[in-house]
Amino acid sequence: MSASSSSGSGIKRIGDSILREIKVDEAIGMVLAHDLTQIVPGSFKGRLFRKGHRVAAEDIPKLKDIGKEHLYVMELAPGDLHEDDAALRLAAALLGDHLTMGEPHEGKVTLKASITGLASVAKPVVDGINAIGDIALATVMNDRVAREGESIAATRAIPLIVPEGKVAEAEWIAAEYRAREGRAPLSVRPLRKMRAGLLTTGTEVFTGRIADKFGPAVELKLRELGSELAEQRFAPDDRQTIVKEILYFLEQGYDMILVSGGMSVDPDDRTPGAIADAGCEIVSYGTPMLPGSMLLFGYLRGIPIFGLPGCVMHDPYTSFDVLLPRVLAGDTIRREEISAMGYGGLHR
Ligand SMILES: Nc1nc2c(c(=O)[nH]1)N[C@H]1C(S)=C(S)[C@@H](COP(=O)(O)OP(=O)(O)OC[C@H]3O[C@@H](n4cnc5c(N)ncnc54)[C@H](O)[C@@H]3O)O[C@H]1N2
Ligand code: MOO
Repeated sequence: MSASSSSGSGIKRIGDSILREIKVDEAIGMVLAHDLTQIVPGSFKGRLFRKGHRVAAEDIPKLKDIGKEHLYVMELAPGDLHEDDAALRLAAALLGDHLTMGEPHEGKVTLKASITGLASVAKPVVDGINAIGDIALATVMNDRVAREGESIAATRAIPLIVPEGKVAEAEWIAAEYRAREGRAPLSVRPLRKMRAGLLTTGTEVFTGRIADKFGPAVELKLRELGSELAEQRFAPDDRQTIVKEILYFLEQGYDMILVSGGMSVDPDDRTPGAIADAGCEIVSYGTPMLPGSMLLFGYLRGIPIFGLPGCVMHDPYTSFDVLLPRVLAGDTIRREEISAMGYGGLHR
């Protein structure tokens, strides 16, 4: 459906700007004031005509096919912004490290990660900007992994003409955040390349009764984030042996120690006790996330250590997949943060 003037006069005033409606049949030679979108469910959604396109006779049937009976001629007053310019200015105000800003498209500008890292999103800035009205900012959640090339945010003007004051207010919110925090409201944080030691516990695996599935799963999760499984060792469900092997990894100087299996409630589940015996400062045993509620996280002489429950080898996204990228980004994880991860923490 085409946007129609409420006045019936074919003229819509927005502040001092004017949108004048022209019948499509009389529009040959006119320049389009904004991108025009076609949607064919299941096959196409995108720009059929670009802003600035000069309407030709052969365009008329296509315009009618997408529901246009009228087109706007825009007379922009000083102090008003075209939707594309509003979206561009908003995006530029937010842009931080490792993000690229795309061209405006139908009044929208997308910010994409130029590396694989952690999306850093200042929620108060997002909320503040969206409270202004007429301009919209949609982002991914803070601390979510962003793959290279993935969109992490998009800005959009809601009306075709936006009072510049609204964009200026958004720019002020973003600038104030930059000044206070010393960083942009939106950025991607790089991940360190870490070398991890994995101790796989379980007498059934150690004795060869069953094949190990933890090694390949953890290796993949590390590799996908640019890190490395440097060494995997095996131990039976014996507390002393597990302690000894953890201390061996510590001596090797790995950046991270992972211990798999034996994390739950059975008498043979020795891993949490062994991690404690090794001298680990336990930040949290148990996380309010599923899968992965039985995960343990702590530090052993400053080295991050994870106790990984069985689900980590089985499920693609667990509490480990939430916490691992944080560790790779160099964050020190505190107990209060983990206890606050239950809201939105049901990942299945
Ligand atoms: N009554 C309760 N039952 C369970 C609880 C609970 O709180 N109360 N927690 C559940 C959760 S959550 C998880 S996760 C699982 C697994 O916990 P564990 O880490 O203790 O896993 P294991 O008991 O060591 O093994 C479970 C299962 O996986 C196989 N396994 C273990 N390691 C390997 C390996 N490296 N390669 C292949 N397969 C492996 C093991 O043989 C068992 O079949 O507990 C829930 N239950
Ligand atoms: O640690 Mo368990 O899923 O919560 O898999």
